[in-house]
Amino acid sequence: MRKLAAGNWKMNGLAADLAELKALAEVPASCEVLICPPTPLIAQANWQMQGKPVMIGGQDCHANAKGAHTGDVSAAMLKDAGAGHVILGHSERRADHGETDALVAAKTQAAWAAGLVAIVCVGETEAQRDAGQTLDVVATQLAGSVPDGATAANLVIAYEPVWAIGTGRTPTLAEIAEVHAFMRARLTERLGAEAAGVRLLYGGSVKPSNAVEIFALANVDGALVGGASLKAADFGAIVTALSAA
Ligand SMILES: O=C[C@H](O)COP(=O)(O)O
Repeated sequence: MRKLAAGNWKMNGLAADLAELKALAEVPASCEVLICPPTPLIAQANWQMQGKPVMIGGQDCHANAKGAHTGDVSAAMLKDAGAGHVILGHSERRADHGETDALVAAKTQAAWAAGLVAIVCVGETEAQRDAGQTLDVVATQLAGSVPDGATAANLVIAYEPVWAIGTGRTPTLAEIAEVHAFMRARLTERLGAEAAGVRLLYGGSVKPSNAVEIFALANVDGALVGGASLKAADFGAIVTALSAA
């Protein structure tokens, strides 16, 4: 499988910041590189990256194809603007917008119907990890957020411990490896051999300084990067680490 370095700009970036994309396009990469900017920048980013080895994606979509949903964006609109992927069920959306596993599953179906690859996020809070519930939480989120019809081509899973996002803290390498092996096993129970090709990304305070050791782990097929994706120098170093893994 081709590994994936995905950058999530979250609610950061204006048109002037797309210069970082141009710098990123100069980084030699043997993996796939994806940037998910804020929705208003998707079309411009896609236009700037035409013919360049950087894919563009969205950060969310509505579960419905169209209709009276003021302020929302459909999967088809993302596709129309040039996105090929969409992040769904990020913990910030689960927390800020009350997104449930069922809603994330519905959004995933909407993404697939529009021809987008869904990057479905799962991960435990710090309290859940302290209570020894990490694998149960991940299992529940995986089962509930991924609808039937998943394939290696239309699904990517991102394991993002909530307490590691933007904090500079990460699980131990053994803890990351344990969760990723668990996710692979759960997906295999459901999808059979197809699960071997589903990319499993780690996310949460990935930086150039820790990327090499994280990417060396079994069942880590890339990263979903927040803060460090905002600067081409940092994200480029992460892409380089993944390309060498
Ligand atoms: O989607 C990205 C994650 O939330 C990770 O964010 P971070 O790299 O800033 O910790």
